[in-house]
Amino acid sequence: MDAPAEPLLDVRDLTAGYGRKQVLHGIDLRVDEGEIVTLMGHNGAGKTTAIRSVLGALRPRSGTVRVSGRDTARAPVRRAVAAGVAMIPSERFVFPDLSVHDNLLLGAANAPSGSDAAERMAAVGRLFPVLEERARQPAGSMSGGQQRMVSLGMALMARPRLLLLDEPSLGLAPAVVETIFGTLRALADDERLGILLLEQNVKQALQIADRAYVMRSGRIILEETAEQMRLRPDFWDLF
Ligand SMILES: Nc1ncnc2c1ncn2[C@@H]1O[C@H](COP(=O)(O)OP(=O)(O)OP(=O)(O)O)[C@@H](O)[C@H]1O
Repeated sequence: MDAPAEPLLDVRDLTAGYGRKQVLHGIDLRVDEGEIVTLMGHNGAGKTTAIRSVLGALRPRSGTVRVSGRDTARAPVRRAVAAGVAMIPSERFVFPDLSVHDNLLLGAANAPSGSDAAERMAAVGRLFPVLEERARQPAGSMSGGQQRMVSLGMALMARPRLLLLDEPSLGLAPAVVETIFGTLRALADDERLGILLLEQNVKQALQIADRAYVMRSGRIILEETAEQMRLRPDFWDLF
């Protein structure tokens, strides 16, 4: 029998905090290639702290974080980037005075050597045609939803293998959220991208996710398939 494939992201017994405050009390989570996993929980549960630790932006106190087998939590952030991790923060993040095209090119700066920026740009244009149509426009003149597409496009220019997304739907109209979430599902299916999705909009997150974790007070209190979680009669009591 073949050995089971190594998870793309493998977090074990992770504890982390700030100063004397301990936030994560030993969490385990996993994301496989081609999988969308949503990490849910009330405000302050520790979701953002968990993804900071994955990136190497916050040193854990104990436990391990591996991306394709490589320890990223106790290494400079460039180790996570080299392992194919891209993070998209919840705030809109674009260079407003630069054109959409130039924003995307800056995203390519983290691409593995040998990857072709023009080919990647064309792929991002196929995912979000509006970015191609408005390539020469300053990114700051786009709508909030379009700017979120630019941020996502910048991350995709680096050819990531694991995408960490903090609240991608925040402040966006439902139709835009649908477009972005549909694109995420397609990226997972077609490019085998692994996605860890932090999202307050739990209903929508569970529509596209394969699996879900619920966090409470720095602990994972439940792990299920997204479908099992959607069908739970006590779903809203979890939060
Ligand atoms: N830089 C920091 N210094 C001190 N405490 C922090 C810091 N960042 C977060 N915390 C605290 O850690 C706890 C977990 O915060 P975290 O941002 O990880 O939660 P979250 O689940 O992502 O919530 P939200 O959805 O509100 O972002 C909170 O009590 C928060 O006040």
